[in-house]
Amino acid sequence: MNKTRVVIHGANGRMGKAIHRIAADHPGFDIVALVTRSDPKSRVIDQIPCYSVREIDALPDFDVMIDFSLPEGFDAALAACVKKGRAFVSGTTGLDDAQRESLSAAANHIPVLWASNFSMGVAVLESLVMRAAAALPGWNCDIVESHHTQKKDSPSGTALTLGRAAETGGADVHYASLRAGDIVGEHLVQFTGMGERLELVHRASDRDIFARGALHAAQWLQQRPAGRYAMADSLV
Ligand SMILES: NC(=O)C1=CN([C@@H]2O[C@H](COP(=O)(O)OP(=O)(O)OC[C@H]3O[C@@H](n4cnc5c(N)ncnc54)[C@H](OP(=O)(O)O)[C@@H]3O)[C@@H](O)[C@H]2O)C=CC1
Ligand SMILES: O=C(O)C1=N[C@H](C(=O)O)C[C@H](O)C1
Repeated sequence: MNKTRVVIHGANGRMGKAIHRIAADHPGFDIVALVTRSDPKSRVIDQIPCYSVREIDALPDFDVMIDFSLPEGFDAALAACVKKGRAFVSGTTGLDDAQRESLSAAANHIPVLWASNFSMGVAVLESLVMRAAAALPGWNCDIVESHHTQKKDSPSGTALTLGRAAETGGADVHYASLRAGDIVGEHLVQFTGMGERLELVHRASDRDIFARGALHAAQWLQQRPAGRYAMADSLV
């Protein structure tokens, strides 16, 4: 079996490090480069060459770039994949409208899979939320998301995705965000009627689930034609 040649963009971050650790132990992946924001402290880590974003045009050839950075790093990562004609997987949240549109534009040229949450549970939760919203017209819908204190964007990308699912089902959605300790990621979608309440909750206790999901998506995506894909497409 050919290995999937992966570039990790945002390699110094919590998610970048988790992806690096898991892919390095997996026979199906060959990490060909690590990309960081600032000049790398070392030019080679675990025998993998390191590049700063300024050097992104000099990357060795790869099959898929996996991006978990911040909105300010996202554009350069996507542009590099379009330029090289290579697949792009991204979990970066907090993107603005123009960045979301650039994902769709890029999908005319390369396979693109962006997901606000790479866990299997949230992929299932999204469809449950849509069904519940459609089945409970007139009920209040509130989404409460809780994350670690280092998280920059709010509401979380997942909360916004679940909110869109609820709106598709006909609900008006309100959001609340909590930042506390080292919470990996929790999402409560609460439907409240008169005298009763339905709560749908997902709790992530280990960010390796996101890293494994992103690696699964990368392997799946490299064999696909240009287009815009969702996590759910890779799970069927
Ligand atoms: N979709 C999903 O399943 C998940 C999504 N996320 C999202 O992924 C992103 C990263 O999360 P996390 O790893 O926790 O965050 P971290 O802050 O730990 O890591 C972000 C990394 O991005 C790098 N970065 C920042 N700006 C740039 C830039 N301009 N160019 C290149 N790299 C840059 C930083 O580099 P440096 O270290 O040099 O500053 C940092 O290492 C967030 O948007 C988060 O919301 C997180 C978990 C799961
Ligand atoms: O920043 C995080 O940590 C997470 N971000 C994603 C989001 O914004 O939804 C996914 C997960 O909840 C962890």
